[in-house]
Order: sequence, then structure tokens, then C-alpha cells
Amino acid sequence: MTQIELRGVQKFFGAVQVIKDLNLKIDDNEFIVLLGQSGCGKTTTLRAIAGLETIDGGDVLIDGKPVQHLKAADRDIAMVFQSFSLYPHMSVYENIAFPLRAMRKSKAEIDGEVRSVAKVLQITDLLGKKPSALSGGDMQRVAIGRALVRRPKAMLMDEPIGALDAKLREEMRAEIKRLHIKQGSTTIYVTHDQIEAMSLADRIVIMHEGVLQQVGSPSDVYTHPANLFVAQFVGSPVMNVANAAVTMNGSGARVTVDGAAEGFLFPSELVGQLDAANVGQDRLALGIRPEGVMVSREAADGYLPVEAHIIEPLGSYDIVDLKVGAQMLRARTRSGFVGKPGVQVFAKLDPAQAHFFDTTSGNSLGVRL
Ligand SMILES: Nc1ncnc2c1ncn2[C@@H]1O[C@H](COP(=O)(O)OP(=O)(O)OP(=O)(O)O)[C@@H](O)[C@H]1O
Repeated sequence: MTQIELRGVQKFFGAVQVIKDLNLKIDDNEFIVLLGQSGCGKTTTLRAIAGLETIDGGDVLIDGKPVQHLKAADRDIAMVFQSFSLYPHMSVYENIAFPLRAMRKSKAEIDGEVRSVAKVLQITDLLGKKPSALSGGDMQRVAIGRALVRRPKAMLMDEPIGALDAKLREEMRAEIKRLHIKQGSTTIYVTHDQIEAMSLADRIVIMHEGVLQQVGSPSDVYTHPANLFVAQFVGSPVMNVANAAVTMNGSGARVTVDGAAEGFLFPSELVGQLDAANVGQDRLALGIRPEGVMVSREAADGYLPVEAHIIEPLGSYDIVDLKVGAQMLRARTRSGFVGKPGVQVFAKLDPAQAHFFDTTSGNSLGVRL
């Protein structure tokens, strides 16, 4: 049982505040990913939990007990970094055994535990080798083994596979997930790679400039981003965002992108929900992912004429830039569907996939259609 909680954590480096009032509760066995751009404070947060960094305000609690006054060695937390940091003169076996020797375990106990961790990580045949004879992926497996072997209360991982090439990263990502399912330890994992975050996390914590933006399951942050930052940080290609106005027209609502002659048709509930959010409907930010922009080659009910610009063929699908008023909306189509740039096609938005944000605060208005 290991729960970790951050309560109002503050951290300054000189006059610069790099963690701003961070509150977060991490459950036992949860896999939490801290996601954000370089410099947003992810590593500092991790180091503060591990005890490698002091904090200037708030509490870090492990299983309900404040630990901010405890040294790193007394918190029983293991950390894996991007740089492998193995002892080069020791064999893989000795590297993994090292933390157990420091705990003064018996020879038999050490042997049992090293072999059991090696089995889980599928590195038994490497136990006799020196780190210099290992590939990057294997070195990182050993580093993870060394962290796991002493059964810490929690595992903290700072971009552990960031230095590996793309193919190996994908393999290691799957292994870390498998390992977590098998071992089930509370894990906090730092990355700036949203695909890594989406594939590994039970919950993703998105940070920006030291401020927590949203905490949620991967599908939560993807389908219900709390603000424009999250909307445009999660998802590839990024969500389209366009300034737009909403008006009532006959029985439905119209969402008109800046500079466009006509608006997209939306259910009338949109106006009611925006009224309830108490915002000016003459200027909102409309967010829609490429898969929410539907394209037709012929005129059809509810579809507006638009011009296709750049077409990016991405193998199983294309991303097509469509000029709508003063904005470019990117749509995802079957490959080859639009043909060539410059042609006129017709577009419609899927109301269920549309998001509306306050242009001033950037916050989601919580519209659900
Ligand atoms: N020891 C330090 N002294 C001064 N400033 C620091 C120190 N460590 C980090 N910073 C600054 O604090 C901010 C947050 O850094 P941090 O490493 O936590 O960010 P990060 O999100 O992990 O980024 P990255 O992915 O680049 O490591 C950055 O602006 C960084 O330059």
C-alpha cells in the first residue's frame, strides 16, 4: 500500500517559482504520468517527492505521513533516470544485487531476488555481462531491475526511455507497462512525449509553467480537455482551434468561424449551454480535432463549401488543410479521398466532438452535445 499526496507544494529557484501550489493525490498501484513541455517543473516535482529537492511550502505525504523533512534514503522510493547510471566495472548481476548488499541481506536472499527480478525483466542471460556489452534498451532494463529489486514503496521514473531510438522506445514502453501490470507498484513517470503518456498512464497530470492544468485518464484529457493548453498539447495532429461566433438560426445554432460567410449547423442546445456558462457568444474559441471535421466530395445537407489546401498522406489516412473563412481547419480523411490541393470539397463539424473555450481565460466552457 503506497499512497503519495502533494498538498500545496511550492518550489522556488532563486526568485523564480517553478512549482505553484501543486495538489495531487496518487493512489496505491497507480501509474501516474507527469506530462508537459521542457522546463514546466516535472523533474523538480519528481525530485521533491524523492527527497532530492527541498520544497518551500506545502507537504509531501507518503501513506498519509508528511515526509518533507526526511532525507531521500529514508523515504524508500526508487528512481530511474534517463542516463543509465550503472556501475561499469560490475556485472549486471552485481549491479542489481548492489542495493540488496547495502541492505545487508544474506547471500541466498540476494541471489533469489536478483534472479526473480531478472526473470521478470527477461535479462537472465545477461547477468554475467558488463554494462559496456549491453544495448541501450538492456542497460535500461538493468537500471529498472536495480530500482525494483529492493521493492521500494514507489518507483519514480524520469524520462527513462527518452535516450533510446524510436523502435526501442516503443518496445520498452510496452515492457514498462507489462512490468507495472505484473509488479503493481505506485509509479510516477515523467515525460514530454504525449504518446508515451497516453499509452502508459492510469492518469495523466498535465503541467504548464509550474501549474497543474488537468489530471485525468488518457481518454479524459483527450476527449474533455480542461483548457486550450491541454487541448493543443494532447493529440497528434493537434486540435484545430478557431475564433468563432455562435448565433441562433431557425431551429438550430450556427457556429461561424472568423471570416467565413456561413456557419456550421449545431444543435440548438449549444446556445442554452453557452447561456448557462454566461459567456459572450460573439467571440469564442472553437476546438475540433481533425477526426471531428467531416469531408464530402459532393454538396450535402449541412456541409459548407471549403477549399482544400495542403494534403499530408500519412499512410493509412490523410490530413487535409481546409480553408474555412480566415482559418485553416485540418481534417482526417481516408487516404487519397480529396485527390489534390486546390479542389473544392464540403465540410461539416461533428457537434459531439466540438469543444468551446473562453478566449480570455482559455478554459473549457464544458459544452457537451
Ligand atoms: N537546480 C536548479 N537551479 C535553478 N533552476 C533550476 C534548477 N533545476 C531546475 N531549474 C529550473 O526550474 C524549471 C523547471 O525545471 P524542471 O527540470 O523541473 O522542468 P522539466 O519540466 O522537468 O523539464 P525537462 O523536461 O527539461 O527536464 C526550469 O526553468 C529549470 O531551468
